[in-house]
Amino acid sequence: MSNTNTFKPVRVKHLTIGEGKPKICVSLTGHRTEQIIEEAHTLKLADIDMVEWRVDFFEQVEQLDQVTYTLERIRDILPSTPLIFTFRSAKEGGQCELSSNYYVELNQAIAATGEVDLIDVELFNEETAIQQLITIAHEHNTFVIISNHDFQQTPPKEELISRLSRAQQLGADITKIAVMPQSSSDVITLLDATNTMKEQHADRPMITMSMAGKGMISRLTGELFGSAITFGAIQKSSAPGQVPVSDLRSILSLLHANL
Ligand SMILES: O=C1C[C@@](O)(C(=O)O)C[C@@H](O)[C@@H]1O
Repeated sequence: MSNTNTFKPVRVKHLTIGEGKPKICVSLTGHRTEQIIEEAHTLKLADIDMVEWRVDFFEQVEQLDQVTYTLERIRDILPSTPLIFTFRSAKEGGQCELSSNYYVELNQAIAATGEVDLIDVELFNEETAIQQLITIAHEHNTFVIISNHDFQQTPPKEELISRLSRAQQLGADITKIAVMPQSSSDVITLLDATNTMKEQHADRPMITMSMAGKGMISRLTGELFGSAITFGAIQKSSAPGQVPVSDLRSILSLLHANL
C-alpha cells in the first residue's frame, strides 16, 4: 500500500517542518525565570532551528501571570525563533502533574497570547479538551503537536501506528511519539513504525524517537524514515539520549547529502 495522502508540511516562521533535514530543537528547562532567561541567551547563539519551553520544569507553572511574564522575556530574547510550549506531565516523563482543568487553562491561555508558534498537547487527554485546545490554538495561528511518551518500554509497531494515526484523526498539525527501547529490536520497531507511517498513512509531519543511548540512532535518521524534528542537547538534555547540538548539524548534513 502506498501513501496517497497529500502531505501537508508545517510552515512556522522561516521553517518548513516536514521537508528536508530534520529541524533541530533544544529545550529550555530552567526552574526560575532568571535561569530560563540565561538559557534563552545561550540558545540565541546556538546553531539550532527551534526552541521548546518545557514549562513543567518552571517552579511557578501554576501561576499563569508568571508563565506569561517569563514567556514574554523568552520572546524578547528570541523574537523570531519558532517556539514550542510544552507542559509534559509526570506520567509521561515530565516534572510535575497539573489538574486537568489547569492543564487546559494553561495551554488555552498561552495559545491565546499568540506568542508561541506551537503547543504540545498529550494524546492521553479527554478528546473534548484536545479539540477545544486545537480550536483555540488555530484561532491564534498556533500549531498543535499531539504527543505521547512511554519512558518504560516500546509498544508494538501496530500500537505505535495506531497512536500516531489517532493524533492525526484528532487534528494535530504534527504528531509525536517518544518511547524507551529495552533492546536493539525495539529501536527497529520504532523506526519501522515511523517508516510505515511515512509510506502509508502520514499526511503531516511526525516526530518520533527511541530514547536513551540505544535509541540515539533514531534521533539522526529522521530524514530517511520520516521524523521531522530532532531534540538535541546543549549543556542539559530534556530526555535521555539527546545528541549534543554540536554533533547534530554535521551528522544530519552528512546524511542529507547522501540521500
Ligand atoms: O516530547 C519531547 C521529546 C523528548 O522527550 C525527547 O525524547 O527528546 C524531549 C521533550 O522535551 C519533548 O517534549
